[in-house]
Amino acid sequence: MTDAPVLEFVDASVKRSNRVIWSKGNFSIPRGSVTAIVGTNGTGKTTMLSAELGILPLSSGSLSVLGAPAGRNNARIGYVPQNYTEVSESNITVFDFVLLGITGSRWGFLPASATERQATRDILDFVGLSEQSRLRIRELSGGQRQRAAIAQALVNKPELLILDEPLANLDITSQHSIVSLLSALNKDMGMTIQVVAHDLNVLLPILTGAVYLLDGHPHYSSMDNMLDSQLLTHLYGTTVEVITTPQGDMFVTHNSAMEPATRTVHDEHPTSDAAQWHSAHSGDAPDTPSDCDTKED
Ligand SMILES: Nc1ncnc2c1ncn2[C@@H]1O[C@H](COP(=O)(O)OP(=O)(O)OP(=O)(O)O)[C@@H](O)[C@H]1O
Repeated sequence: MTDAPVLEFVDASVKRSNRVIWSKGNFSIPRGSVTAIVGTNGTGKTTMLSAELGILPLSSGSLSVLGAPAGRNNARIGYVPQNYTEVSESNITVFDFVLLGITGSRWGFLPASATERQATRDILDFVGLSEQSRLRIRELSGGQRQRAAIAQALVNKPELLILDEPLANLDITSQHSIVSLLSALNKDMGMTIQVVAHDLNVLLPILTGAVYLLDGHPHYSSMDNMLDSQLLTHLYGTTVEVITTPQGDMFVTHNSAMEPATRTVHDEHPTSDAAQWHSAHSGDAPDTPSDCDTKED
């Protein structure tokens, strides 16, 4: 274990189909942290995960993951893609699905060892799916499927766990139970966690910081600075308030009563607005990412 950052972005930019998705990422994520990646639809959250896994090369700058260029240390990363279990082979049993986390990257047929099968049982126990291990994935509830997907990512004992919208389409109870699971992984095992999320509230108790994709640039804020009404309002393009209860719990909320009659749509903000945020949060000069064509794949 070192204190070196788990992720380090230096002047990092990515393009897709020759269009800049985000640029000038300059931040690092500390080991042992729980970080949300937030931004409105299409701002490049999933793209950021692809860059971290080395699937999508940067168009400029550098990105170091667990001390090496992105892609080199993927064996030390657990990755839970968005809607993964929805598209996974529905007939596979929960046990075999989780075991795939170990055997899935092997060439040819090689039966799992007793140690690998035990590791699978242990992780199923940890995520609370021991009793469901012989069921088919399709027989699980949405929350249980998400646990199975997390178990598959955990079975190799990663140092960094990356999840793309793990709380989407889950009811509030299932969301809280996934958050408790992430909390245990972080607190009891020291795992570094990065999670793409649209709703911050349910994650707030465990977050240590957030990466905001704002105006085409990623900005990192530690927990102390991340809950800023003005920043969140700018990010989401709608009035957002940060509320602190008498017990000290914080949550963010949309306040339509404070909404101006006409609001500037996100990313069509005045230059002065962008300049204020860029100077306050990154020291960057304002810049627009959409300086290339807009052709999609
Ligand atoms: N394979 C691809 N080829 C070209 N452009 C792509 C590709 N995948 C995504 N994009 C574009 O990149 C941009 C960022 O997409 P991305 O999926 O990273 O956004 P996101 O912030 O995760 O969005 P959401 O919140 O909707 O999941 C979008 O404009 C999208 O159309």
